[in-house]
Amino acid sequence: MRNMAIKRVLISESVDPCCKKILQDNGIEVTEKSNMNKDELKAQIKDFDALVVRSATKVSADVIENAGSLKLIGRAGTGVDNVDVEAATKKGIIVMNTPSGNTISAAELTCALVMSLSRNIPQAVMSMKAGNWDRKKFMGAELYGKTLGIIGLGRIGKEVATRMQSFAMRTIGYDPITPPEVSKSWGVEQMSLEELWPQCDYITVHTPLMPSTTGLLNDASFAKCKRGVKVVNCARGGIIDEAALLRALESGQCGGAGLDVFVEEPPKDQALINHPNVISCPHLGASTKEAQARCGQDIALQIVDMVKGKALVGAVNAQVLASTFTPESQQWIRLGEALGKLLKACNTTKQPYNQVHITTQGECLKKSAEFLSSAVFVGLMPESSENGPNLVNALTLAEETGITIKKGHSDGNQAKATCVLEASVNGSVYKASGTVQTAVPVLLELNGSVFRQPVPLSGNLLFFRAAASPQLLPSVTGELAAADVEIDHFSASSASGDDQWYCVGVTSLLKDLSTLSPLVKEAAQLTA
Ligand SMILES: NC(=O)c1ccc[n+]([C@@H]2O[C@H](COP(=O)([O-])OP(=O)(O)OC[C@H]3O[C@@H](n4cnc5c(N)ncnc54)[C@H](O)[C@@H]3O)[C@@H](O)[C@H]2O)c1
Ligand SMILES: O=C(O)[C@H](O)COP(=O)(O)O
Repeated sequence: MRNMAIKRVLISESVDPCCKKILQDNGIEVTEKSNMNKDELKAQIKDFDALVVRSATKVSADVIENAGSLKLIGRAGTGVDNVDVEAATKKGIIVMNTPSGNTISAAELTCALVMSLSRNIPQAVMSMKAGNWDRKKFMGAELYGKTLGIIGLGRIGKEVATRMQSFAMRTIGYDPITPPEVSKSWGVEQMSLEELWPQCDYITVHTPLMPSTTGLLNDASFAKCKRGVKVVNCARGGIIDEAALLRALESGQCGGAGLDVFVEEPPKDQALINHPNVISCPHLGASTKEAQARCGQDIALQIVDMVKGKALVGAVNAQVLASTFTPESQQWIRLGEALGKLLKACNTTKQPYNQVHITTQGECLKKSAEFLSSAVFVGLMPESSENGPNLVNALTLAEETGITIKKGHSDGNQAKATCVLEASVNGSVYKASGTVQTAVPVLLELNGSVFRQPVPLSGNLLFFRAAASPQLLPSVTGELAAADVEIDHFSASSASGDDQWYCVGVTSLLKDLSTLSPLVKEAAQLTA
């Protein structure tokens, strides 16, 4: 991928020192500034190519608006809910996380909270520190034979399940995506939430926070649970509705809660924290030396690999980019961009295209329609000074303008892999098709004119449509010479009807295309 030079990185939180060291060892300048407020971040972010955060830095749309030419937001951890991913995508900024670095630590804290809830350990500790020796007050209950409901059977949910099974807990769960046979293979029986609620002695949640999981445990679901059910939230504040939890604790419907995360962090309202049956931590799930070392190392190595063009790992908003890290795909991306630029230059209607159709042909492009479409729009969309359009935001920007986009693959028995781009505005249709030959993107056809020799799409190119005539070339070359423009190469197409398209490789672009030649009916120029 081009334009991915990351020279300066801002780390805005306490991230393991190995992150800074790996980046610096790879020639990247690193600035560490913890505890910046929003205004400070907004003022400084424009000076950096990448920002590395944990969960405390709120990278909201207004911060991103000030991001200058920021190219990447790296999350040394799992949740990216502190980053406005949509705003970052529109701005062409990659958002990347390290989803497995802290899985074990979050799972272990969850298990610790379940165990602490079963034996009132934190309350007993506090009581002893206050000078008491109260053996009756802290009567517990064994985990042996009890049922643990796990909502969200992803990385952490799975690790929690296998650990709690060693206490002979029965593990049941719910996840709309993890297949039941997969969770069954690690001992979790899946069922609907309606079936799950009444069976659980303990419930733990391990989903992202999103509309479908916000308030998953609420007044209605607590009412369906066993009286005295104990709950744990080491995922995100708000998955268990905090007000409903307090009501359930007060009524005894909920027998205890272990909370690592809160809707507001740190929480201003202390009502839950002060409840005697609540044990809590200040978002410590990932706070182990091992998890921090893994996340710090992972995010630094992912950034370095991306800069070196080796791989794109962990990008949450730029899946299309991940498939572009091979030398072969690079050339196809260049082709897509050049075809997009060519049709942008051909459009003299002064109105943007309202329909664009991208078709790939040939076996080797079977799975390439997505990234080729993004590449086409990088070339086709108007250029903006900051970050774009690029492969992260081009399709989003195009969709926003209301262009109807069709992507497809036609298998046929095509010997040659080609990309065909067709764009229309107010009934005028422009079409270009190209391929990659010996690692060079080339144009095969423009608006019905098939070039006798494929035209290499690189450098300054002048295209024009005219009727074949002996006067045409002298007239055009004369105009070019008058404008001090030299010719590198010339390509003609096979005649189709009266007019045909020609292409001239030139040393520089013309200032004014209208002076080209009275014989030229249409012209376009670009730098590919
Ligand atoms: N407390 C901490 O410090 C800490 C540390 C790491 C991760 N986390 C958080 O833990 C959560 C889980 O992390 P993970 O790495 O296991 O994520 P994951 O993506 O591996 O797993 C999440 C699972 O939730 C499932 N899911 C989605 N919607 C659901 C729904 N409506 N009902 C039930 N399941 C649903 C998904 O299918 C997926 O299997 C995330 O919110 C993450 O941010 C917190
Ligand atoms: O999503 C995560 O990775 C955890 O919530 C950890 O967040 P932290 O890196 O701020 O501790």
